[in-house]
Amino acid sequence: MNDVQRRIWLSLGANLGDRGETIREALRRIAALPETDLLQTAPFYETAPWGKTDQPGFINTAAEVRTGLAPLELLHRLQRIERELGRVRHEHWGARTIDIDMLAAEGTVCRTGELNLPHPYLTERAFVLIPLRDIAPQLIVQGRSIAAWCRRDEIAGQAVVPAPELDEPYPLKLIVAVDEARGMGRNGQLLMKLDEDMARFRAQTMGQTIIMGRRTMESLPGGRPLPGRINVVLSSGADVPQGFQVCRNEKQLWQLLGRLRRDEPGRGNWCIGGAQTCRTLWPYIGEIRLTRLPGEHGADCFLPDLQGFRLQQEERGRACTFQCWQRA
Ligand SMILES: Nc1ncnc2c1ncn2[C@@H]1O[C@H](COP(=O)(O)OP(=O)(O)OP(=O)(O)O)[C@@H](O)[C@H]1O
Ligand SMILES: Nc1nc2c(c(=O)[nH]1)N=C(CO)CN2
Repeated sequence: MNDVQRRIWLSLGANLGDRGETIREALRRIAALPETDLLQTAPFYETAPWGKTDQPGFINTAAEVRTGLAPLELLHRLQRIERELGRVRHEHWGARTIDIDMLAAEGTVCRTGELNLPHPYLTERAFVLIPLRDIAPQLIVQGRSIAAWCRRDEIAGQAVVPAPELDEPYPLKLIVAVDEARGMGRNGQLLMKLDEDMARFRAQTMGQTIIMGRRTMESLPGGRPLPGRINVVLSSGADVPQGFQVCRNEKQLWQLLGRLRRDEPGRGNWCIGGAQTCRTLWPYIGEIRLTRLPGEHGADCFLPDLQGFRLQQEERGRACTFQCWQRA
């Protein structure tokens, strides 16, 4: 244990495999480290390979943590995350599933070789500086602010563009009603239809994006999209009527949501079921709006247990209870 809490800035990069997802997973694992809070993450950027240029393009981002871990201990923890996520060291500056570098640590200068802080190449690399500027423009390194380092021509000339993928660790919210057995539905239909619950669902999701599986799509009134919302169906094979946008896999979903968010940054992404789609998207869900229905109703599909989420708010309705859970 160490009582000193320090802010430390990190750079993350990936150019093999599902780059965006690997970085999101790395951020989730960093957030779960002991004595460590993930304070900020930068948007994701698509960046041309630097140094060794004959390799695939990278996704890069930056993050700020506050940690009680000593810098070297944090380095070892980050290296373990790299290994767990399939990082195999091949060649210097070569392709990798994930690379996590420590850029700078508050009040710390360190030149041991095993750990050099501030990172020696920090000021030369646009793929590090541009994301870092989003979260720490005033941070001073080698006598200049990150914002000032970014203004130099060598940096402005390197290809770094916002990545058309979602960059939050938990980009989705979930809205569902469950009975006392955590049942969600039976024969592809809701267990109960309560006016107060319908009204809430409508108010929460109006003007936003709703994401559903095939069976949920088919259960909508008339099999038609819900009005006033962007209706997205995640299904590898289903025929999808007009008015729905279809994503055949998760990668297409992230690309679509990334495009939608660039057009309108504030729009929320709501998973609305069913159970299979919930399970697929569970690792990306940060908030759950849960309606608790009275009784048990012989459901044939269930919500996963809420381990890892914390109850934030609860409100009693006439016949049901409305809860808001957030990832702890
Ligand atoms: N600030 C730092 N962050 C991460 N690793 C560091 C740092 N300073 C020194 N190292 C050391 O660098 C070594 C090589 O790291 P890595 O394989 O990630 O290099 P690289 O990504 O190919 O090159 P670069 O370090 O230029 O990004 C690690 O064994 C680690 O001990
Ligand atoms: N664009 C980009 N280029 C790189 C990167 C990286 O993360 N992004 N990492 C490297 C290894 O340190 C070498 N080159």
